[in-house]
Amino acid sequence: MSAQLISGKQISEDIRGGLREEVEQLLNQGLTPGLAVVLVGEDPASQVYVRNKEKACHDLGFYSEVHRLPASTSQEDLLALVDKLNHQDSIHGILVQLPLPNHIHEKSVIDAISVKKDVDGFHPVNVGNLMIGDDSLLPCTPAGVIELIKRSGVEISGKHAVVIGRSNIVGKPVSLLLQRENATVTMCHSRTTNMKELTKQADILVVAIGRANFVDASFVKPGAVVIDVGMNRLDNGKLAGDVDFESVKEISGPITPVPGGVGPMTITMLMMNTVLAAKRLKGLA
Ligand SMILES: Nc1nc(=O)c2c([nH]1)NC[C@@H]1CN(c3ccc(C(=O)N[C@@H](CCC(=O)O)C(=O)O)cc3)C=[N+]21
Repeated sequence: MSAQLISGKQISEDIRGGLREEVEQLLNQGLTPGLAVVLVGEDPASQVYVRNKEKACHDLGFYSEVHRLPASTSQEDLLALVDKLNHQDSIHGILVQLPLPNHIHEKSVIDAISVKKDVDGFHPVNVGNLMIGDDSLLPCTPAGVIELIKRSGVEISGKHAVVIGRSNIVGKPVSLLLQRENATVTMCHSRTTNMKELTKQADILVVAIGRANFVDASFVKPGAVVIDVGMNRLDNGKLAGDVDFESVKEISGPITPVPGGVGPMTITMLMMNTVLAAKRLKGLA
């Protein structure tokens, strides 16, 4: 038996089709959504993601700026650029690609991004708003995970969701969003002692631990939905998720692949956030 594949690529295309129409209407109203991406240094993985973001902006008719700065850029210069983008009317979303070089204090940079232009949803005010269930710009990967589950036809309400990983960018926010959707949520992490006992109870299993092929079939309840947030670059250059897809798909319910699962959805949610931020900044939403 083989499980239903949840295609992030296909779902992304569907959502982007709708977004394209919305952007066309905004263009007619004189509003061009604008996204600025800032990349410090030459991390090859980051370069791939930044290129994918640039392409998505182009496809949707956004205005986009990519600022590629040398790894030696000072924190002061980076903060000056963020400040300039905060005040630039053509820019509605600002994304500073993480991780930053060690000599730059990440939190100082995130804190400096205008809350209204924080399309990553990483600013503490947006994080706090997510926590208390207020309207905010949602972090892209967690928002994409929820969208993938919903669009695969799975009801979240009342289900037991187990999240592996507790990072600020995925594990914690995705847990909050699942809870907001009325799931009962269990969080596991590297120090959890009885992990399989917990994951085998999951109706929905979200894996974001950052270890290639960490979850095999022995972690999974038959029929469970499995969402793989892992992006591990192997020595052979291939991209591997945190889930051993070949073994797990024999027992799971709907499951996301890597690549072609959560990754494209992250970029789609970034595009959605940029449209939302642009509308809000112009008083249209
Ligand atoms: N401030 C910030 N915001 C981010 O959202 C952010 C970041 N920093 N730093 C790095 C991570 C990683 N990330 C990805 C986005 C898309 C794909 C993606 O499109 N993946 C494709 C394939 C990519 C490939 O082949 O390498 C896929 O999974 O199908 C992957 C990873 C965003 N991140």
